[in-house]
Amino acid sequence: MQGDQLDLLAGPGLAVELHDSQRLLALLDQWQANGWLRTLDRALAGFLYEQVPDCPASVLLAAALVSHQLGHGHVCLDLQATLAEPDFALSLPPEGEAIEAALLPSQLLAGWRVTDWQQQLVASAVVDSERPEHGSRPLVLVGRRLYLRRYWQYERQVVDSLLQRLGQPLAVPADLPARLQALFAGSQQNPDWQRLACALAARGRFSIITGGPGTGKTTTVVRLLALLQTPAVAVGQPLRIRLAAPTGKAAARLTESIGKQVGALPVDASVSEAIPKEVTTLHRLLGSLPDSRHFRHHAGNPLALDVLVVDEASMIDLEMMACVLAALPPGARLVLLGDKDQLASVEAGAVLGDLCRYADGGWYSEETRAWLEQVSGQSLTAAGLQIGEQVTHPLAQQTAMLRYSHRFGSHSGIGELARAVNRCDSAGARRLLVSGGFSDIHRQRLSAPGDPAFATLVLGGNEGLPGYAGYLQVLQDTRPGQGVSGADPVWEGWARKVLHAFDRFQLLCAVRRGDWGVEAVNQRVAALLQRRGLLRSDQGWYEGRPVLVTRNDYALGLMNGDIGIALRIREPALQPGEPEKEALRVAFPRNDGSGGIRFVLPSRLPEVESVFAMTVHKSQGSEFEHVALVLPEAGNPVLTKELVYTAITRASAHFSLVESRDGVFEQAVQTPVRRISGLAF
Ligand SMILES: Nc1ncnc2c1ncn2[C@@H]1O[C@H](COP(=O)(O)OP(=O)(O)OP(=O)(O)O)[C@@H](O)[C@H]1O
Repeated sequence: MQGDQLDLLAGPGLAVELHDSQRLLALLDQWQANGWLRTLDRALAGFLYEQVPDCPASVLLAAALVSHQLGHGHVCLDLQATLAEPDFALSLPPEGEAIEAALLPSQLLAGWRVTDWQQQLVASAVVDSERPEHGSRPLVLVGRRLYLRRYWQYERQVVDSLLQRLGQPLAVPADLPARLQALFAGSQQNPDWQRLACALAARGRFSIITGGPGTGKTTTVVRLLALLQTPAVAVGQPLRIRLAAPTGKAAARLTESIGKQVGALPVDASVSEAIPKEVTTLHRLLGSLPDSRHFRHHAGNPLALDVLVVDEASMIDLEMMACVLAALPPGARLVLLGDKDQLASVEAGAVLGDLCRYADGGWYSEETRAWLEQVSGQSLTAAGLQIGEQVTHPLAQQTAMLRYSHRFGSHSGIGELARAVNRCDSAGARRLLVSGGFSDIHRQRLSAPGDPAFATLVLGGNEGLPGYAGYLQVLQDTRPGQGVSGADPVWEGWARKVLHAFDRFQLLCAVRRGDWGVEAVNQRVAALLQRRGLLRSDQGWYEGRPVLVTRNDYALGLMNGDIGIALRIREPALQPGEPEKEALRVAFPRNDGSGGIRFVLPSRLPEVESVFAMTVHKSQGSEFEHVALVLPEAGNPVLTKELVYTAITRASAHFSLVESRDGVFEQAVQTPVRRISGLAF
């Protein structure tokens, strides 16, 4: 399109950058320099301009913004939402930091109409809008959603694959009611959602079991595996079952709880022995290839399994979901477990949240409902469910939401607080925090970063709550003696104890920057522990430094999210006769259920950061005895109710809210996350 035509479309009063590509690129340069855009986002617009010099400025802008949105977890750019509230939709300026000199998205896009933007995209040589499956242009426009082609493809693959699986129900044994009754005999719940979830999963190649913390997702899936494996073992053809989770930490947690649950199953040893106890990461399951986003297993080389269970599914991003589905043999079953209300993955896509859109209301068809009542022997009449149809709600027919927390019932402040936050009930949540009615939830008001109350909280001991002094005390008190050889397993035992003690407390921050961001809090805590004589140093590598791995390293077997602690150990001599040496090594749990420890040379570690504080995002899949959520002083686009809910539900025994300004908590709780995608069933 020519410049004069664009002027007509753009209309008077619009920012000149919207119809002058050079000016637009200069503005994108400025946004990049401010840290508002990634190099990648700006480079995409530059690349398209080089390839297609008459590409309209509005299309270049859209390309940079699609890429920017991916960095914020959105699979696509929603043109309408972007124009309705540009700064909010684009989370710009990031973390609320306005820079006066820069033109804001709201100023750039003021007066611009969605139909004009769409029209220019449709006419562009870099966008496919008609039958995109036959095209190869880098951008794809579907209605008002603009995608990078690769993400559009992932979304299509996920939708097509799920619809295919949902369209192929499986036969269930005639005696399913009796089998369910035997497995769920002791239940006091009516309806017992665990039993219903198990029944639904038994009849399909795809199913979802969602629920908050302690609602029994693991319990249910272990019984489901027993249900499926019993007849298979009886005919001498046990099912090949694999268990996986998105991170090593989540896999280690599930390995621990699965082991306990399988042991308590009311089934023959031959069946429980045929249920795996080890949980792997999705990356390991699919077979990561070095320096590649492809996996060893894919549609052409599918996984050798009959049943795949993936836990902590809220952390699965769209690309990973597409890869898992591609590698799954057509006849296999996939069961996703997770809490749909948690924060989504850091990568693009909120797959579980999108797939569970109808989970609260049930939306079962008359047929599904009648079938569930028949096989479970329970009535759903009083369950307050919505009525759906197979055609309009195909996925809902294979989704069950567990609604009763066995760990955090009404006696639990953590449970009540999490539920209030989930309902966006900020006043109710505040009442719970200030009432003093629950001994497991706490609130700490701080006047300034140097407030002594913060030091007390961090060190621990406040009302008997764990803090960081605990693991450092264990480090000192249980250190192996001078004479212990480097080959002695006592060093591993010591590291295990220190790591275990570190898991008792974790500070979680909502943001990275500012006085209450991860970076500053990490430095302040290290300095505090050093001043109190608990650490020898707070700079570089020092004994007691806890670190978080921020990038997968397959050679070392370390995954993004793994936590290790630097310890001074004695190393076995390399050659017989040589003296043993003391060395600083970072101890990591092996995450394979063995309880083993891996000691790594600090200089060999990939990207790591101190982890006295971590972002709530990074804490997903982990659990700590005492969690303290530190809120920043000002409202911020990343503060959402999902973030607060995720932080609260990381706590197994105590939760503390740390705040320095009124209203920030309330604002967060009243702001549900919106992730843009086209994944809808
Ligand atoms: N039907 C039940 N009756 C009694 N106790 C139960 C029942 N279901 C689960 N529990 C107990 O509740 C606790 C939590 O169960 P489980 O670990 O299965 O939940 P989850 O949803 O997987 O939890 P998480 O939040 O850790 O993912 C366990 O101690 C389990 O034994």
